[in-house]
Amino acid sequence: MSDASELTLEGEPTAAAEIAGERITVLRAFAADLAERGEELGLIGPVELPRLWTRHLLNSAVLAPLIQSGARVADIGTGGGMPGLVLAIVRPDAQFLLIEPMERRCAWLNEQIDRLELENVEVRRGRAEEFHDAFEVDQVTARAVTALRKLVPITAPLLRDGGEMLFLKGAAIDAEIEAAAKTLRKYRASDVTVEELGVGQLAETTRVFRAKIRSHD
Ligand SMILES: C[S@@+](CC[C@H](N)C(=O)[O-])C[C@H]1O[C@@H](n2cnc3c(N)ncnc32)[C@H](O)[C@@H]1O
Repeated sequence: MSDASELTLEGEPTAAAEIAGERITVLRAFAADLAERGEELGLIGPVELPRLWTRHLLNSAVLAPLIQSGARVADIGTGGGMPGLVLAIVRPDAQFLLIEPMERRCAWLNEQIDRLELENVEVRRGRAEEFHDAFEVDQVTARAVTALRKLVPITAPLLRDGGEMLFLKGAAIDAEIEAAAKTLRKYRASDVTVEELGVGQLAETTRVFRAKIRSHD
């Protein structure tokens, strides 16, 4: 077993500046604090430092081109900041709501928002289900929260009619879609696609599940 104290932070991949553009300095400031305090605060696992950029920061940032300009976006279960806080950093032209039930994670997110002087993002403490009547956002994002079959019912009611789901998913996404077929029909999902992001940019590409929710009445 490796000694986590010996693990060093992954060097910044060259694609980072390409993906984050002029926001790279803010993303670097977030990366530095997450690397320094993330494990102690229980935000990242003890072996994540050597892949912090690839597996976490850039894995989130590659979603940025799919965020509509001026959109109101809710990120569910933001945890240490992925993908919602990273997206708020690289897309200052959209408005983000980070919905997270754990108090300590919300405190961390609020601290980063103040420290990085982000004006386009707010944290709401609670489970997504608690906000079903509170918002009608244009897009909803999530990573590593729950299986699609459960994620659709907790996020669809946060979307406006015609709003879009963007979920970062692993290699088993096709099986997840199959298991969620009935649920996707119930919530009248349309334009369902899976796209591979980061091709030609990242050593590890990632998959995004995309769907529009025509009506959730
Ligand atoms: C495995 S962590 C993933 C954190 C982050 N999205 C990431 O990819 O690093 C799952 C997060 O989802 C949150 N969560 C679980 N159920 C939720 C719900 N119903 N609504 C909102 N957040 C939820 C947990 O508190 C936790 O922070």
